[in-house]
Amino acid sequence: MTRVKICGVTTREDLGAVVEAGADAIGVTVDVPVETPRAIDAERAADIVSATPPFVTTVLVTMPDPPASAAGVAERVGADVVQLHGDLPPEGVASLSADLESDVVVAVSPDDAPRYDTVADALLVDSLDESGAGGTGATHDWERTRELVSELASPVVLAGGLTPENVAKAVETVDPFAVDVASGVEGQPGRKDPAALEAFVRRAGGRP
Ligand SMILES: O=C(O)c1ccccc1NCC(=O)[C@H](O)[C@H](O)COP(=O)(O)O
Repeated sequence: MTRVKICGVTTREDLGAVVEAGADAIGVTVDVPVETPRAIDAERAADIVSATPPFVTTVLVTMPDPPASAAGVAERVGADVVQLHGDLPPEGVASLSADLESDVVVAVSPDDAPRYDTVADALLVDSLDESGAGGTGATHDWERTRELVSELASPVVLAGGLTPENVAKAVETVDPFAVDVASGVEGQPGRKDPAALEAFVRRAGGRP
């Protein structure tokens, strides 16, 4: 069964819709040096994390600069998992991973994924921009990501341009450990659409 993470939750109301839809994990985006409607401050993120019910995993999505600042943000937000974006080299991710108490997911492009295998607890293979940020709404070559799933030891999370319309095909093609979506389930920038959430989770699980 492919797990589902819904990223970029900005309000408690959207958290409720995400949980109601049956997602396995929620992401809150804090301390990212890019323009995005999904960025919130650490206090709001901590409030959303604390309101998340048991058995739903919470993920802090961040681009720490300097890298050592990740520990402070992680402590303030209190999420179960830290998802790192940016231009950290593999050894930098490994070092942060050792320092952080939570599990670590690192966001990588398909081309970079092999260099990052096993330096973190999972790889999020995404269509990143030039700064390493996600939320681009762009898909990439799923056949290539399918090869990565077969070749790499790390669990692979598929992200980038997923929507309720394409997620079933994406899961069938890639067979990832999990799928992740941000912009593809929004009704307006930074706000989730309950019907899109429900359809995304259902179709990611192979139901029509
Ligand atoms: O969502 C953002 O705007 C964002 C900005 C900076 C760093 C990471 C960001 N999102 C991380 C995610 O995990 C997204 O869900 C992932 O990149 C997929 O986004 P999308 O293509 O919009 O589904």
